[in-house]
Amino acid sequence: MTINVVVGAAIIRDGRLLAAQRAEPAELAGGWEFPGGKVDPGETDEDALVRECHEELGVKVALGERIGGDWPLSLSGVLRVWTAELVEGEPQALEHLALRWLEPGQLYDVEWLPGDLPLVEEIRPHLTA
Ligand SMILES: Nc1nc2c([nH]c(=O)n2[C@H]2C[C@H](O)[C@@H](COP(=O)(O)OP(=O)(O)OP(=O)(O)O)O2)c(=O)[nH]1
Repeated sequence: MTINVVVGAAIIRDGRLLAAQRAEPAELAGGWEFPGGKVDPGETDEDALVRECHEELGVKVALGERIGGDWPLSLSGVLRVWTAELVEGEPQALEHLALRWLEPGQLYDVEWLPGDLPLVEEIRPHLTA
């Protein structure tokens, strides 16, 4: 069975985490996630994540450390997440419904996609680091 790898960026600035609200597909629309997407054949995870952040947000990011290992997504997918910082540009919701910068006390103010929820607590220490 092919494992679909989805990469996500926990973009942090000034102690806040960027959350992005999905626009599609219908069953996921409205849910909040880490910007990112599927890794293309022949592409490294890191290259895919930098590419997706540019496509989705119009920014250049520098990746930091990986958060945990493979986080299970429904059926045959895994989510791999890295911390990231903005190097160039201001994030725009080019493919999302909305963007929000969440302070530590607001981390659960958005409805995260189910697969992302366990990651939120792992990211918290990085907001104050
Ligand atoms: N980008 C992203 N996708 C996530 C997260 N959590 C989660 O369950 N997913 C799911 C939603 C989608 O089913 C899948 C990612 O697909 P995607 O549509 O973002 O990928 P993509 O940009 O490469 O799009 P496409 O080529 O398939 O149209 O992973 C997350 O935090 N970030």
